[in-house]
Amino acid sequence: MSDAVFPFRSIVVSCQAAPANPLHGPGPMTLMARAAEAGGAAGIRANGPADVAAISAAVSIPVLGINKTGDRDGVYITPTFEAAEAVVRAGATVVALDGTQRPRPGGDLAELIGAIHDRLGVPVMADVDTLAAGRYARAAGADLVGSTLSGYTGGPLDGDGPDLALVRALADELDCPIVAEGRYWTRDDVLAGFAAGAHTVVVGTAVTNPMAITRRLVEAVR
Ligand SMILES: CC(=O)N[C@H](C=O)[C@@H](O)[C@H](O)[C@H](O)COP(=O)(O)O
Repeated sequence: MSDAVFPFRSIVVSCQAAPANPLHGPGPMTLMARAAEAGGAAGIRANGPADVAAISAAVSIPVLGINKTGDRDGVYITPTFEAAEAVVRAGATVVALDGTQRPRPGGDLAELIGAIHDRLGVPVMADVDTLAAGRYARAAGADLVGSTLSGYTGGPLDGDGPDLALVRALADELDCPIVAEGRYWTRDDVLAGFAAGAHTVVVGTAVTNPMAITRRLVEAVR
């Protein structure tokens, strides 16, 4: 199931804008997704039923749906079956969810992934923060494992680049496609992600968030 989600060595573009971003909403995010598809993206990562529905109707590449509904200080990326169901009903053909070992609302991770497989019939990507979480998520049935949450669960963050060591460790050990995601800013970052063993690299902010890109440049010259 998982090998068919994205082609080997492909780029997925994450099109997400928080409410404080002027590009928030399905209209701007759909234009971003169409532009990414035109540029060769193999898939789109999108947040919430409204964006997923609009983007799914506008592109012909797979939409990796997430649903950020939880508490920001804990498990917040697609924390429950209902959150996953909403984005699959909206058109997502693969779902990503928090695969960390943090306390979860509702059932455990294996139950959640099992229910998504059985009742929604889509593959699941686990967003993890550590190798231990990657092992745990794979054992719980995740079809793909991504480095998405490295640096966002309280651990130290070394600069603003990607966690290539985690990608390498996941790729060395797990028998599923590894998705490199989180702080991939440049072509060299993307190539390094694949060299570390990634099957797919997800790029978000560096492509679809001009507010954050501008802020990064402004802060660099302060
Ligand atoms: C930690 C978290 O909530 N990450 C989110 C997951 O969907 C998004 O905010 C990121 O933009 C996405 O992972 C892509 O990463 P980057 O924008 O760094 O290329």
